[in-house]
Amino acid sequence: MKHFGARLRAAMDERGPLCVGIDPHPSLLHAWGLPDDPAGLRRFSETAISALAGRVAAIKPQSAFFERHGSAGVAVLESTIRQLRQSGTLVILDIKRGDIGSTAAAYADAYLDPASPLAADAITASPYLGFGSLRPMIDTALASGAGVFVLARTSNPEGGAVQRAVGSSGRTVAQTIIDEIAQVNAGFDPMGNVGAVVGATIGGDPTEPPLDLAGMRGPVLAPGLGAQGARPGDLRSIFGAALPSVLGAYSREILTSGPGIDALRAAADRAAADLRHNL
Ligand SMILES: O=C(O)c1cc(=O)[nH]c(=O)n1[C@@H]1O[C@H](COP(=O)(O)O)[C@@H](O)[C@H]1O
Repeated sequence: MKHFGARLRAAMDERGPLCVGIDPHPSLLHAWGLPDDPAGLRRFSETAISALAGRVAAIKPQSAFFERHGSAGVAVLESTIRQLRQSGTLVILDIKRGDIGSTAAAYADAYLDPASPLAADAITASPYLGFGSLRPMIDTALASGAGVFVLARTSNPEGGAVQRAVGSSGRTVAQTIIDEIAQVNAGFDPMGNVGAVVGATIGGDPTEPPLDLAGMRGPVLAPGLGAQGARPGDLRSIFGAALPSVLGAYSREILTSGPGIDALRAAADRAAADLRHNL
């Protein structure tokens, strides 16, 4: 199998730089006329899959919204991942895991080893136990053609207190994460398998330290568009020369146009066109 960076590059070039999140909030289940139970969850996911599989570069199921329904919810997540992968749509499983190395290896087995029923094309990971603690996830990803998106500068207002802090090297914590990613991706062309998560919401704050993404050679997942207030027009000032590697991510803004298949497709097409225009 081709490596993740190459597969994502091809999908972004063909379908546009859009990732749609499947985030089945209780309020969205309600708005779609579905019960907040595993059956409602399954209908929600299958509707999103019917509307979007094969149409967007990547789909990002948010694991917590499935886990909150217990083992039946995890079964829906497993089938969601399987259906999406069978349709040729890249699955970025949003689990934001991070742990001591020996346990990180178990997360790698669960979500990145192709033999696992929950294996995705890529996962989100938290480096705040130290970037090196993610090594087992990165190694499993590299061995199996999968990817890891590492949280660098998150979209939430609380993220800056940790991620803008300046360490002894004189760089912000976010920048050190990006520099670590650059080392893992060295030699990959056009794009390595380890990406950064940088929130689209961080533009517009003159005190925000600029990020140097030039040498990262990896994809940048940019959530925070739509419901959290960021717009594609905000991306240029944040990402500059790294814009061609940015994968814009929307969840609620697109999902609120459901449950109609045509309306979901129209919302995704509009978002993809807007991102193409601005990236
Ligand atoms: O890793 C993520 O996907 C993520 C990182 C981040 O910094 N901010 C962020 O919002 N996310 C996720 O992206 C999705 C955003 O959802 P909406 O705000 O509904 O578009 C949620 O599933 C979040 O968990």
